[in-house]
Amino acid sequence: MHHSPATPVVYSLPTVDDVKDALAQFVVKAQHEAIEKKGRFTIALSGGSLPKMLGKLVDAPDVQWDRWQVYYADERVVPLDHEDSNHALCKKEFYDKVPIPEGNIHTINTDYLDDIEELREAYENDLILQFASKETARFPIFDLILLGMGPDGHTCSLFPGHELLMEEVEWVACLEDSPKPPPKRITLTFPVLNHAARVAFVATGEGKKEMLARILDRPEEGLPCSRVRPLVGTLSWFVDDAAAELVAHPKSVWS
Ligand SMILES: O=C(O)[C@H](O)[C@@H](O)[C@H](O)[C@H](O)COP(=O)(O)O
Repeated sequence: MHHSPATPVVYSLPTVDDVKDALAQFVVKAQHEAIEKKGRFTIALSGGSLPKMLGKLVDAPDVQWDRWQVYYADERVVPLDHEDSNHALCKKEFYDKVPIPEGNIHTINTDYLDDIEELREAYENDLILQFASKETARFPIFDLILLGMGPDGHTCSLFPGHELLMEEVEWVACLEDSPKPPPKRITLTFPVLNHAARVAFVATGEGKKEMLARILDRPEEGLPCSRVRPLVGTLSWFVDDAAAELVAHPKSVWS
């Protein structure tokens, strides 16, 4: 069957609080659908403001936390309690408030902080265990990947003009030259993002309005966020009206 890549569905909500509510509803629905089909929910989280945006999930009803398998869309190669660690941020803002079993939270292996290629491979192997072998599943199919939009249009650790935009084989890539510190990171690659069942971006605030309009209305510029186009899965944007002010792309009503 031939599929054309997903068109972004943009939900613009009046306030950040409304975005948090909608996002919580979306995530709960996604976990129900995933658990019903496969008995588990695979999700990848990002850093930045994203962990805080999950706040309304804490009290959401019917979340089967023990079925969650949590990965990172990208992570900085630093100790897990380091101030730059996305894991540390997610722990503070999210895991400390919900009963996800510790073993279901897939961190980088910090034994390999001095060997980024080993660390990359170990993270990829963790994914291979979860999603069956790399041979049978050409790319893992995450139930949900949650992403942020950087001020330069980057997402994960996929930066404008970087050679990793061309990566077509690996599931997880590493880089030591991130233009935004810290320089050493690992990241999911575009093929993994684009094989997910659902990808959702979250972007709020007036500071994002120019970049959001470029990403949604001028995809031909090829900025990293515009290159996220799931082949079979869905692509949603949860934004507030302040961020969406300049966007011409049609908005959908969240209900
Ligand atoms: O590693 C990074 O470079 C940042 O974590 C970055 O990816 C962040 O997620 C975006 O810049 C969005 O940031 P906000 O969500 O805070 O707007």
